[in-house]
Amino acid sequence: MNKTVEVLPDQSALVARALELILSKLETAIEQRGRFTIALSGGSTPKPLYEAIGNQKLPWDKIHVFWGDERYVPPDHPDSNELMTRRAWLDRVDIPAANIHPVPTLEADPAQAAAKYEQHLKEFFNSSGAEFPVLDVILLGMGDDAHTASLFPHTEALKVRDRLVTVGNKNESLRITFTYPFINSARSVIFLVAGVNKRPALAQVFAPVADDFTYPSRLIQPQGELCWLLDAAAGSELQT
Ligand SMILES: O=C(O)[C@H](O)[C@@H](O)[C@H](O)[C@H](O)COP(=O)(O)O
Repeated sequence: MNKTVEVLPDQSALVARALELILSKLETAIEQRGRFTIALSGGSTPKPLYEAIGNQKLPWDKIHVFWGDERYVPPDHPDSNELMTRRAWLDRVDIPAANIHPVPTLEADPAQAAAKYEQHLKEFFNSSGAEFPVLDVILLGMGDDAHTASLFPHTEALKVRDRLVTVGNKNESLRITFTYPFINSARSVIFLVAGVNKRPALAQVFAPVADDFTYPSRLIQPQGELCWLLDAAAGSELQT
């Protein structure tokens, strides 16, 4: 694993750096493999990044967008990560509809939805065996409880290691989430973390010893690149 930590002066610098990093990986992926695959996170931090990506002139037909987690609500629900992303970015560019791979959230049973998304990922990446598909970039946020994607502290989702996608839960609200081993199969994982409220969780995630199930972002140890992008409010005093 190649781990880097960058502390940027403020949120706009954080977004600019994240954009630069993603565009560089996009260019390399398209040069080397003819396409770029990215899984997005929800929450508030990445929204200005999605707006910035939507302002770019890119080969949209070569770009495929997935979500690393989703709230288990209809795609027109105000809490939907897909809705936030479409409004901030996808509805503003001519990306083919077939290149947008939303999490199914209208199944009666969330476990069926997780299995359906997993099957879609396997078919898209043409991976049937034990090997996990490899996305070019998985973008993650981190909650102030050190959760990431929808892998919340002390939940069953943290124990799932043999699947790509599972059901997560934040208290009673159900989620669909990539599992941490699937996240760890990505070529690059980029964390975007901003705000002073994230400091205590970051200190635990970066501590030499702490409980992974209490601080789930510690489980993200990809074989490829791990890039932590922090604003100064979150990361200026972090011992890395
Ligand atoms: O669906 C979600 O909410 C996200 O995927 C979640 O993991 C988010 O990244 C963190 O909660 C940080 O959220 P903020 O960026 O709003 O702090």
